Amino acid sequence: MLDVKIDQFSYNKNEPILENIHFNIKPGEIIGLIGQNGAGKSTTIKTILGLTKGSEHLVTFKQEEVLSYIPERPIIYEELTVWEHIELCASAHQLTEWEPEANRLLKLFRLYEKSQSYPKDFSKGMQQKLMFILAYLPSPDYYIIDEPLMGLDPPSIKVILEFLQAEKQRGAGILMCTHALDTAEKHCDRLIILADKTTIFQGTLQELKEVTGNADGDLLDCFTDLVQSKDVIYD
Ligand SMILES: Nc1ncnc2c1ncn2[C@@H]1O[C@H](COP(=O)(O)OP(=O)(O)OP(=O)(O)O)[C@@H](O)[C@H]1O
Repeated sequence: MLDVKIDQFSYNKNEPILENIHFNIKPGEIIGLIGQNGAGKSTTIKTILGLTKGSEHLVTFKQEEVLSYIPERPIIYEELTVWEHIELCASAHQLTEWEPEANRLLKLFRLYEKSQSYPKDFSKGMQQKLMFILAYLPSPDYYIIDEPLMGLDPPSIKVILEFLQAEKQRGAGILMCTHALDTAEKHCDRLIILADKTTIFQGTLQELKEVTGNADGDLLDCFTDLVQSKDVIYD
């Protein structure tokens, strides 16, 4: 289990951004981290990755466990081809026998014919799919994903969601921050809602319906009601 405890973080001393956040990610579950613009989703992810300076936090998982991060904006080396990106990733993780899996994923994401091309010239969606391949290669125990579906065409969204479900079945724990509430509703086992610098809800959609008295509502209805009931002001 990956345990996240953020006591406090602020970019500028006088303006706290995150306070008293505590949640965990268990193997074999997909968690949706949701919240309105500026709620602190990306900052929470950065803190998990140890990229926020001066934050008071504790992130624990087993030493041998591997965590893969997929950023919202793909990170591409201009001078490397798709295949060279994959080779670099395999070498960094000291992987053996990685080529069949790399080829399987290239085919799955329709990038196989492009493996000798330079991804700097790809569309954002194609670059994002390369990020997924690189994240997958070391068989991570956890995925931390910032807006996984942004910029993807509908068939690619389907492929990525099937991929995430397969990884969940393999036993990976997945945290994804997303504004796609219909997708979160269908695919996330648990939801964490951020507002007012902290987590205002953690649990299943069913539990959220109960908390908000929205038996027939969808996630959007529940989310809106919850955020309004906490007197959180919309931007
Ligand atoms: N580098 C930074 N320096 C100062 N403030 C920042 C910085 N990055 C984010 N913030 C502030 O921190 C708060 C949380 O931002 P964050 O990007 O984590 O929100 P988010 O929930 O991911 O938003 P969105 O849904 O718009 O992506 C916002 O008030 C934002 O202005």
